[in-house]
Amino acid sequence: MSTSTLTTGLGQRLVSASTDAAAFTALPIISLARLNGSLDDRKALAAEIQDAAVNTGFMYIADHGVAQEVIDAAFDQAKQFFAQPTDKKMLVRDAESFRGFAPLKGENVDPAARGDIHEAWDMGDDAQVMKEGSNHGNVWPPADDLPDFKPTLQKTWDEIMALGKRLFPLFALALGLDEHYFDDKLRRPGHTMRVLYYPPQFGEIDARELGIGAHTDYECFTLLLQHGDTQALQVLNSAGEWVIAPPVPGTFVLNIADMLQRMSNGLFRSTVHRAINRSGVSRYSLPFFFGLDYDAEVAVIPSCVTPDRPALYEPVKAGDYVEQRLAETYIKSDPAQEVEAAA
Ligand SMILES: O=C(O)CCC(=O)C(=O)O
Ligand SMILES: [Fe+2]
Repeated sequence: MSTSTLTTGLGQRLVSASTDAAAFTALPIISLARLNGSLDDRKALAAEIQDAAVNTGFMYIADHGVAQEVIDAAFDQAKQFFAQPTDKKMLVRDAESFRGFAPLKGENVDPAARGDIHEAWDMGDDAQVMKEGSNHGNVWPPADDLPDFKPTLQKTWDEIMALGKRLFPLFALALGLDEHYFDDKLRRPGHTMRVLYYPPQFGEIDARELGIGAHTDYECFTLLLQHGDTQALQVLNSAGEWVIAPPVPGTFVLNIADMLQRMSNGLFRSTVHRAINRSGVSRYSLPFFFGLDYDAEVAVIPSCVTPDRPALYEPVKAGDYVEQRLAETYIKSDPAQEVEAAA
C-alpha cells in the first residue's frame, strides 16, 4: 500500500494514496431515542457517543427526530438550484462571508490537491456576527427563480439546528462535564449548513481532483445527510486505509470535528474523510457544521490532562480557528476563471 502524509489543522496523518476504498465494516449506529429520557438515560447515551468519538470519530445516528419529508424537500430544492446555469448561480454568492454559491473547484480542502470537484451553497444564521462588521447575511436565489428554496432550506436549518442543540449537552456529558457546559458558548454561534452537489467522476481518478479532498472538519461536530443511495463518503481508519461510509436510510452521519478533538486533548478523534463520486450519477449531500460563539475559548479540558498526557493544544478562540481554516480552504481566484472552469 503506498502511503503519504496529510497535514490537517491538528497535525500530520498517514493516508493511503489509493482512490479506492474498502467496504465499510465498523461505524457504529447509535439510536437517539434515549435523548428524551432521564438523566441516567442521557448519560448512558453519552457513554455510547463517547465510545464512538474515541474509537472512530464517525458514527450514524438514528431516531433523530428530523422528518424525512423535510430532508427530501431540501434535496429537491438543492437539485433545482444546482441544475441552473453557472452564470446564474454565480450571482448567488458572497465569497467574503463564505455564504451562497461556491463553484466547482472554488474550494480545496487538501493543500496538496487542485480543487474540489463539487459545487456548494452555504448558509448561516442571519443574526450571527462572526466579527464586528463581518455579517453579510445569507445569499438566497431570487424567489422568481426558485420560490420554495428559501422557506425549505430555512426549515431544514431550523430542524437540524434543534437536533444539534440537543447534542451539545450529550457531548458535555461525554466529556465528563456538566450538561450545561456549552450553554454560554452558544449565544451567537458560528454554525454553517451547506448543500453539496458532486458531479460523477469517471475512469482513472487523479488523487488531486476528488469530490472533496482529504480533510477534517473545523468546528465541534458535523451532522451530514447523504441523499439517496449514492455512496461517495470515505473515512480514514487508524491504519491509514479508506473505508466507505455508505448512506444508511433514516440516519445522519455524525462526526467529531477539530474543536472537540482539541478540547478533549485528542481523546475524541476529528477523523480525516473525503468524498469521491464514482456512482455515474449526480450525488447530493447536506452537512451542518456546529461551532461555538466567535469569542468562545477552545481550550483543553483539565480532566483530559494527566501526567502521562500533557495538554497537546494551545487555547484558541473558536472564531479565529475556523476563520483561519476557511481562509486556507477557499481558493481566492478570479471569478471569471471559475466560471470557465465550471463550464
Ligand atoms: O459530502 C460528503 O459526504 C462529505 C462532505 C464533507 O466532508 C464536508 O463538507 O466537510
Ligand atoms: Fe468534512
